Amino acid sequence: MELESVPGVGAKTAAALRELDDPEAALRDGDVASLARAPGISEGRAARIARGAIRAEHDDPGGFAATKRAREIHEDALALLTDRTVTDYAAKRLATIYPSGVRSRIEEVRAFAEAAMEREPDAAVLDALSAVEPLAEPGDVQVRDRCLATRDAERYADAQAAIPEVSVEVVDDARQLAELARSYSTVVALDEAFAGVDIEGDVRVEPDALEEPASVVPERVLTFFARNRDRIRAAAEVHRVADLDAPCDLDTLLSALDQLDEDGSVSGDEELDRLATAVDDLDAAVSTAESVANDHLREAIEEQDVTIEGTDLLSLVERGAGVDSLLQRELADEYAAAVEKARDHLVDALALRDMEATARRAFPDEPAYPVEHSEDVVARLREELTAARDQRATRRKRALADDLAEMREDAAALVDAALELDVELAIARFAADFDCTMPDLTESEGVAIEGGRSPLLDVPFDEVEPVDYAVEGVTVLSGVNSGGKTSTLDLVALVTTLAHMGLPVPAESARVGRVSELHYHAKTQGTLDAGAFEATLREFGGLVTDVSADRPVMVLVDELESITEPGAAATIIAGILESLSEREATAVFVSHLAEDIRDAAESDLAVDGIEAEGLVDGELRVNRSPVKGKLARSTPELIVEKLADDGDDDGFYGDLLSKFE
Ligand SMILES: Nc1ncnc2c1ncn2[C@@H]1O[C@H](COP(=O)(O)OP(=O)(O)OP(=O)(O)O)[C@@H](O)[C@H]1O
Repeated sequence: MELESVPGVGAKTAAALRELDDPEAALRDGDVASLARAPGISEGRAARIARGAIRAEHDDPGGFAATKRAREIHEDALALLTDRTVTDYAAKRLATIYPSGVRSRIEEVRAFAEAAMEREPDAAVLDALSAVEPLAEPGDVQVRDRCLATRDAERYADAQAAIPEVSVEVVDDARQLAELARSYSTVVALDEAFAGVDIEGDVRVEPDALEEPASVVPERVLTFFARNRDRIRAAAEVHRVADLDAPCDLDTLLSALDQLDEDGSVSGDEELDRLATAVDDLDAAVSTAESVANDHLREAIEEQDVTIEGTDLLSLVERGAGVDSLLQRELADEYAAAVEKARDHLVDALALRDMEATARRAFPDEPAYPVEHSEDVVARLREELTAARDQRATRRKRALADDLAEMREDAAALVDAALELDVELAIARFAADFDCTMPDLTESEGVAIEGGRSPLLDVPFDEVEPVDYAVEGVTVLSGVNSGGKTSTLDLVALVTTLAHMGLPVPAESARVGRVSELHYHAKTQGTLDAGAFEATLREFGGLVTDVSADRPVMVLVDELESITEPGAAATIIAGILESLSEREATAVFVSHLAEDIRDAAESDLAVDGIEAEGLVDGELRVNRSPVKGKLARSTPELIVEKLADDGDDDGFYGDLLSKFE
């Protein structure tokens, strides 16, 4: 599929989509999550692009919902589904399901919806879904303890592009390379020419490093997983509670994730923790070790009677010797013991192992009071510990990154499957909540609904009375005030729209003839002025002329008479209905002027009626299912009849009633 051939995809969007691994597959599958991973493409936009791609694939000219009210019904239908999603993703993904007049597209969604309806919406699964989100790309990672080095200007540019996370340095010779090794824990030389050069520090010669960026910056994989850790864990939980087949071994994936900290560092490695703590605690441990030694020495001196012969004292004074010499002479053993205590403390406090020898040298043998550490040795110890810590961290990072890199695709598949489950569960819940069935989608015209209950009514769903209604060709729907004429049109429109989306419909059973367009005109509020009236007539004129056998339409119109005066309205409606009938369209026109329309028509027009079964306590008792071929009596007629029946007049109401006949 040519990316630019998709409606709504220009050169810029196509370039963004090309950043994806397989943009064609994402478009083909309507995979909003993958499309939204392209830079600068939001989920809403991804859904629009996916819809465009689906239309292109099915050669769908679009335009099914041909009027404002038809589009509102589609939006309402969609809202019934998106209200039942847990994730934002699933709501966006459902937005790729649109009413289409093309059978192949409808069949595609029907297959998906039929499988979805088999799903059991379980509270634990819905709960687990709440933390699932599409995987995110982490922001830029900067790694400062490593650098790449090359002698070649062209490689320098390649390296910057391939591994932007680290700095790239140009070096002329081994000496400059050695200088870099003093500033960075690890230097990766990209030129073969440096092979065999002996330089102190962690200097590697890896001419293939640019092909395997993860070996230089394992952080790339680690930050990806760290950023997405909770989402992947949640997706794994969804698989567990929903008993879904996972694309990889979940325990292996989860235990690898457990070794990862939120910031992408490796956790749970005792040796690394030991070294990191030693670096952090070094200064404090040195100072405590000094105190330990000095306390010991002070106590020892305090308890000691130092006897010094006069000649010795003189000789010391003459030489200008200080108390150190005295210590050396008289308290050598105590000093040695104090220093030993300091050394032991340092080694123990920092849990040192292979650096013990260096640590011990931090307190010199030469006696001095107070005991003081050697700055140089402590600095060296710090360097050694830091290098050991960084090397250990890098080794662990590489090992974990290697493990995780292999699971990256599986993790993405795991999250996608969990999100897809949310889409399926929304359909399953919609079907269950509104007692839906899959409609028959036929090539013959008309609609036949049995036990249809519209979830769009203003009464709670369990109070909605089921409606049976079948229409073939064109018909006028008459009925008492508030009998449910508009609601019946809404039900027909909703069932037709859902059926063309490939979704189940809220009815015991339904047959829907495939159409290319749904024209639903809601009741206009009040009479139109001449200009608006002309525009409405033109709209119907255009519609009537456009209808053809290869572009079948369904037309639903609510009280068109409200646009003009009753006499003219009946004539106009009759004319439109006759033209639609000649063109084999399916149409239902709700009207209070059914009788006048029938009189104005030159051919026989079908009239159905929503009848009142009578007045009970002043309230109409209505049979919500239109009766075929029956012009319903109006509400005023029913009231006059009731008054005539009461018989407390001089025959006035009886006379009035006879005028209705
Ligand atoms: N199938 C149904 N089950 C339960 N209540 C319904 C049903 N159909 C309609 N109603 C109730 O009747 C009310 C009036 O319905 P609706 O507006 O469809 O009647 P109408 O015949 O179009 O009225 P009007 O003649 O005033 O245009 C609805 O708001 C709803 O409360």
